[in-house]
Amino acid sequence: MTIDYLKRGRSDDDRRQDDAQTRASVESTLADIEARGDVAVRALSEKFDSYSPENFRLSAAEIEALIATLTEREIADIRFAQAQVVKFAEAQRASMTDIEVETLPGVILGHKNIPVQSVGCYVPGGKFPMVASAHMSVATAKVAGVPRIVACTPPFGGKPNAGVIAAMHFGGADEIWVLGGIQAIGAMALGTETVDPVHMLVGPGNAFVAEAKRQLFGRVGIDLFAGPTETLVIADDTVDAELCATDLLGQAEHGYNSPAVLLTTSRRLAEQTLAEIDRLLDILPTADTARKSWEDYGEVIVCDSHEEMLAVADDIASEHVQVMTDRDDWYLDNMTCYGALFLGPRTNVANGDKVIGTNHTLPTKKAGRYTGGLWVGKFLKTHSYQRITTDEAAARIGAYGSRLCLLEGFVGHAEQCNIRVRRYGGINVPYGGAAPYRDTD
Ligand SMILES: NC(=O)c1ccc[n+]([C@@H]2O[C@H](COP(=O)([O-])OP(=O)(O)OC[C@H]3O[C@@H](n4cnc5c(N)ncnc54)[C@H](O)[C@@H]3O)[C@@H](O)[C@H]2O)c1
Ligand SMILES: [Zn+2]
Repeated sequence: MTIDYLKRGRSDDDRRQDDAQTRASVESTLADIEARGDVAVRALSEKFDSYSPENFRLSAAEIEALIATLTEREIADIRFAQAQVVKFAEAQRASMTDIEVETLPGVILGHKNIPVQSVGCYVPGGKFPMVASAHMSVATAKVAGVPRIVACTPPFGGKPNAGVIAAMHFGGADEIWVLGGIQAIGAMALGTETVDPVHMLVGPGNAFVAEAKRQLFGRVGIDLFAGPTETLVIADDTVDAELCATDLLGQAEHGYNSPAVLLTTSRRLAEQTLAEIDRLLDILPTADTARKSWEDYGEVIVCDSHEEMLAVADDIASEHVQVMTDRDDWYLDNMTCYGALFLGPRTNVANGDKVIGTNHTLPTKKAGRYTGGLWVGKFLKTHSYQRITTDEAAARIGAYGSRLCLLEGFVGHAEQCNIRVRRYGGINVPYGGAAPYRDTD
């Protein structure tokens, strides 16, 4: 296997050190919110966002006034994107069914999908007001049937962003709060004098937001670890450097720490893409952040074969994977670790981010090894139940249960079975003893 790095990003050690710093600062901030409630939340909002309104929660009149500042075209565009997200989420919801089966005569097992009863949706807005993130969390929670949907987003340019607030409102948010970062996540999960705590936190955000959710997991549920954006482009000679460079920088612009990686079998494409990135960084208006991400986290990797690219791609487990090769469906069939796939040169990650209908809240930092992205199923809890409908089944399962409990030394458990074997089977089992084995078993 020959894998050649034409450009490397920050070392794993450096990345771990960044994580440790974030971890410590999030931990002390959450403790402050837990101790001081609203006072801490206000102080943090002042400190990080220079924002301290009378109420952080928007009233119905404030929401209406903000939406009135949008043009008809803007509203139609927001509604179009939201309709695509809802359409796909409804199809996914329909794929999840409640089941009830008879596994043995008289033994009925089932499961039910129940919506999480309250969720806190975080919509990022530090660098860019991420209108689309509101469709992904709020509108999807609505499709799942979540009865209480709380939405938080930081102020943008000193005030709530009309596009984000409109998307939250159209999506079905029950409460909209203009709060960002750790203070939003902490308030929603821990509760304060004014914020009722939620059962689960969802949505993407910067390293502080993602880490705050991670630390609160257990106290509340979380959707997944969805931190700073990552993108991986897998390309061969079928595409050109302009397309690859555009797709890498398009996602590197998210922040100062967004890894963008080109994986290719073509050394020529790799070299041309490096040159093309330099050219585009001179004309891209958001080059400030894109350049920083590219310098610190950008990578260009040349492999010998598609099999090698597949192995490297699964190891990176990038959030977004754009595949532009002579065998895109081969990657769909064979890749196992990633957030979402973007197949072929006609689509791209920005479509997925903003409009096409798949959810853009996706796993980062290799979380694609154990989870996919946010989807309607994350808002549903699958609960099992059981029922025994005949005396014969109660005695039969109970006898196995009695013996298996005692195999583990659980005498009290065994009695839960034995009492049923006696009552429904008419079999004499001594207290604390094992139910007898029968030929019919
Ligand atoms: N994984 C995904 O699915 C996905 C999707 C969309 C966006 N994203 C990511 O979301 C992120 C959005 O980041 P953003 O910063 O623009 O918006 P954000 O809303 O996530 O964070 C802004 C908040 O961060 C807080 N903050 C800023 N500096 C801080 C500090 N030093 N200490 C503590 N808190 C601080 C502030 O309170 C501010 O309100 C980007 O990294 C983007 O890549 C990820
Ligand atoms: Zn993006």
